[in-house]
Amino acid sequence: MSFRAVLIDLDGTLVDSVPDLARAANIMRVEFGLVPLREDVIATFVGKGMENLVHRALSGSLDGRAEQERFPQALDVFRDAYHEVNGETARIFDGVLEGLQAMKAQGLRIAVVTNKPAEFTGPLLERIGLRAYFDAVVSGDSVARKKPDPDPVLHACELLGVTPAEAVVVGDSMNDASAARAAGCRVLLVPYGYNEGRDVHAIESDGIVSTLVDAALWISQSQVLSRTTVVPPAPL
Ligand SMILES: O=C(O)COP(=O)(O)O
Ligand SMILES: [Mg+2]
Repeated sequence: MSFRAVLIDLDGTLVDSVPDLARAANIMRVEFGLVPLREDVIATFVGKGMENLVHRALSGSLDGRAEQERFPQALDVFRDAYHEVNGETARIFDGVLEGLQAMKAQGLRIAVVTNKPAEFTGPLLERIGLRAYFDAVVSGDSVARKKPDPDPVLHACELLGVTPAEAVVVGDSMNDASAARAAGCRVLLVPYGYNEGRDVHAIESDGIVSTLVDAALWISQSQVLSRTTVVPPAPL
């Protein structure tokens, strides 16, 4: 089997977006009379989409839920604040540009598959200068269910015209790994992202890659292996 596509997570894999997310979450907390939370605490709240981030940031805990009557207003405040700051202090992780270039050079098609809502994904990719690398973008509200459900991964495969077996997911969390596995894709994880405060080494995957450069290398080496192991000996 040779790979034809890479499906890459956004927050925590391509971009360190926590400084902006934390600013928006803290603007919301202050509006509700709460003290701001540390960035590293808010980092653990990222991964299951905007609504979950707002629930977690307002309650101050990973499993917490905002009070029902407060939630719609909190979501509005967060959304407005994040529109203001999205992309302002976010930065591209080391190795991302080189990794994307190496993937392109291998002829791979590349998609972003993120739980971030589309209203923020497009502007962030544009502002940070990454949009041109991608053949498709699937956001948290592009399909009915987000990662860890397989839907966004399957949708990205469809948009790129590849089968799940021809695609490698690269992400930073169990949401990426579970979505990839449920869709039937291989999955590589980076150790520098968020993963809701847990160690990525504890998640079942096809490998931990230190950067996207290593992900590109893993894919090119797998192609060589598949060619050398699959090609039958020439007839006599
Ligand atoms: O919006 C989130 O919760 C995180 O998005 P991600 O899927 O790009 O990590
Ligand atoms: Mg992520």
